[in-house]
Amino acid sequence: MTNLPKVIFVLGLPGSGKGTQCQKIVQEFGCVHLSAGELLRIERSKPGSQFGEMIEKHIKEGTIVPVEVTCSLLEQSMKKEMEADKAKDTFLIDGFPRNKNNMDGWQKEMSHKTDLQFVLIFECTEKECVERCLSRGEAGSGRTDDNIESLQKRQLIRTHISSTEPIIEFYEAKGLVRKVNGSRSPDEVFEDVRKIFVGLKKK
Ligand SMILES: Nc1ncnc2c1ncn2[C@@H]1O[C@H](COP(=O)(O)OP(=O)(O)OP(=O)(O)O)[C@@H](O)[C@H]1O
Ligand SMILES: Nc1ccn([C@@H]2O[C@H](COP(=O)(O)O)[C@@H](O)[C@H]2O)c(=O)n1
Ligand SMILES: [Mg+2]
Repeated sequence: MTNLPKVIFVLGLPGSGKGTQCQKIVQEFGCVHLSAGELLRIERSKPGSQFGEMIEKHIKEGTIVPVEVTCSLLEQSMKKEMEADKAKDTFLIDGFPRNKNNMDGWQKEMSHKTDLQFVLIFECTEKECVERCLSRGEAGSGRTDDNIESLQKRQLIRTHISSTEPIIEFYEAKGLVRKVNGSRSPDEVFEDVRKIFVGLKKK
């Protein structure tokens, strides 16, 4: 048993449903959802942010922002949430760690300050993920990367797989990976997610 804040990494291709499922987890289990991509988008839009331009370039190109920036945004957000409400001790960290630089930075700065529970991965086909991101853009997400140019530039799936696969293997070797089939309706996906989180609460 430890009093450190609990962390669950949530991974999966862009459009695999991480944000959608995290919202459902928050509603039912009261965790705090922190999306690395969303924190970067907020930081990018802050007037006068020294990182704004750099972040926007990475987002448009689909490349990964250096971990010092992302990790510090995650740590600040966790602190803020816990200061506001001590009961908020379980964090869903969505879209992180995305590559070795992310993982090494987290290991160095945050692994000793947090208690990693498991890594939740949504599996979904490339075709479905791209279609979902495009529909999200058409529905007015306002995201500068929900368009075919960015999705192609991002080399979306291939880059994602090649940079994230070693991370998944690392956590798999520790027995921490929980995979869920994300190619079903949101409610069907959540039925499986629920089983995993019920287990967490019983720990
Ligand atoms: N199971 C599902 N079936 C159909 N559509 C879905 C499903 N889950 C999510 N969506 C829709 O697909 C789009 C992408 O979902 P979401 O934003 O949750 O993905 P994400 O993994 O967070 O993506 P990103 O990494 O790009 O932020 C949204 O418009 C969402 O409403
Ligand atoms: N760990 C991360 C996560 C995201 N980014 C950048 O944000 C973009 C959008 O991310 P989503 O998870 O919301 O799809 C992503 O393409 C990256 O440019 C990052 O740098 N590091
Ligand atoms: Mg998301």
